[in-house]
Amino acid sequence: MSSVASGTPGPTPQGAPAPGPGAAPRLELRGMTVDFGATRALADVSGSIGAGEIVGLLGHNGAGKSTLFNVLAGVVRATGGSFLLDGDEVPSGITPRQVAELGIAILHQEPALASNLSVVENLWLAQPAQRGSDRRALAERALQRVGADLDLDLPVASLSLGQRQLVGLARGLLGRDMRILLLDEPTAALGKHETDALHRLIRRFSADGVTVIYVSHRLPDILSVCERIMILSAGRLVADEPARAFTPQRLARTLAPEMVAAERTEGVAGEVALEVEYGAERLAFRRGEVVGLFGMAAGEQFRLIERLFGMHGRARYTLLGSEREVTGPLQAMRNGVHLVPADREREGLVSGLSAAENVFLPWYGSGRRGWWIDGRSGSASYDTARSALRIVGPAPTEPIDEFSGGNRQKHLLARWMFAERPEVLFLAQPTQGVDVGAKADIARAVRALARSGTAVIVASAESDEIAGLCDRAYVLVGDRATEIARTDAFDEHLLDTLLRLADDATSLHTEGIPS
Ligand SMILES: Nc1ncnc2c1ncn2[C@@H]1O[C@H](COP(=O)(O)OP(=O)(O)OP(=O)(O)O)[C@@H](O)[C@H]1O
Repeated sequence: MSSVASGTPGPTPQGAPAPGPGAAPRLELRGMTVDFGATRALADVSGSIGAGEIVGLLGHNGAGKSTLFNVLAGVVRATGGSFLLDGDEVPSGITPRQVAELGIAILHQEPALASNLSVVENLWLAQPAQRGSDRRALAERALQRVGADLDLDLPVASLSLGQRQLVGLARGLLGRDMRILLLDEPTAALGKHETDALHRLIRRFSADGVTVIYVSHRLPDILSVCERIMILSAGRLVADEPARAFTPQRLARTLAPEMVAAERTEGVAGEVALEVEYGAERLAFRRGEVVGLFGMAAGEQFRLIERLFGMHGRARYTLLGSEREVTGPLQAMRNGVHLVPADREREGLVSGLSAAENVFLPWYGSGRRGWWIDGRSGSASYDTARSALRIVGPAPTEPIDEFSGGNRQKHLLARWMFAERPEVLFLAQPTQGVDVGAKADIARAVRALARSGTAVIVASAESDEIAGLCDRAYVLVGDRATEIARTDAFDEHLLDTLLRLADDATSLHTEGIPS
């Protein structure tokens, strides 16, 4: 078997050639095994994927999906086994740059771009030097292939997340053939429009012969574009079936068989914990309730909770009957108001510190708890949080980096839910980017916290997330808020109201503008 590390395929921007009859699979995994110390992250995974196939790769948090991507991307070296690309074995010490030259591209949720540099500068960042005119022409061609009509000289900081992802993708296409595209939760922070555009692009790549492996916890996304589904569980490949064999329900059950739909006990609303003016409305949140704030992607609901947490200067509200003015997050925390941000990978977790330290970090200097926090009481609350959220992974004293993505996210929830019991807890998209089992774990923990007397407020742009967690909701568009009660058609009712309010807002803005 020949090695392909030195034999980089020639640049053919039209995509990989169609395989001939009897051709080797595009990707073949042979007994792939990865150990991190005592943790076996991948256990003897074998399988093959053809050119142009779109495969959904699913599994619980910690199942091994990122580890598999990291091996294919040259970031992690397998402990055992190997993989072959179009029949050629890829040497185990291959570097990320060599992997890119072989035509394996990876798209992360937030591509690593230099935001102060232009589109073209980012495309050529860390690539071998080329003459000026070629660089622009190749950059333009790569952007065309991903359907991004962008000015090459725009600073990347001015682009939307969807556009930044396309730049990240185009970078993998500069003058070379893409053979495999790995998608790592690409739509977790995208709106519907950008998600649909990305899915169209994936189908086009597939028609050109590019093999796509798609990791997402959004099961409807997976079922709408993938032809085949592979499921990892505790590092083993446990299912490999055509996507048409699954309905969303069957897929959810296969992924988390132990999970009966998270039982959503009714909240028992107590005294009003928080009252706030919103436009002409007064929104009230009671102890024991879980209330949704629903709106557009990156909409008002997120700005409102950030404002109330003191992140945008002064904010006023009534907390447990008394008027308060907060000027910053530390003061909000002292009042017992906590916030879990949506971007849990980037905001707040400190690489290199232990899992337990990450949970207690903001409390060290808060004045509510002091230096003694990591003594006996600290570890007791860590244990409570770990079991309430069903966190799995290494010991609490190990670095947070050694936990899987979903279990890292749970640590950030633990910080704001359990290190101190909040009076008011704001959660931004708390179940985004975690698997169905973890969604149920989070829902259970949120309900338990509400039962203990906290007013929980969930801001989201996903109606099913609100419907899965909340007792009632407010739909926010512009400065208008409409309250929606929980009914059997809660989910649809939320969406209909959002569309109606958004339509009203658009017609208000366009009134008087000549067509
Ligand atoms: N650098 C590391 N050091 C030690 N253990 C690790 C490391 N990276 C991952 N692991 C462990 O390997 C296992 C698989 O993790 P991996 O990140 O591949 O899961 P995943 O399926 O991508 O999960 P998620 O959906 O939560 O991102 C987990 O038990 C995790 O704790």
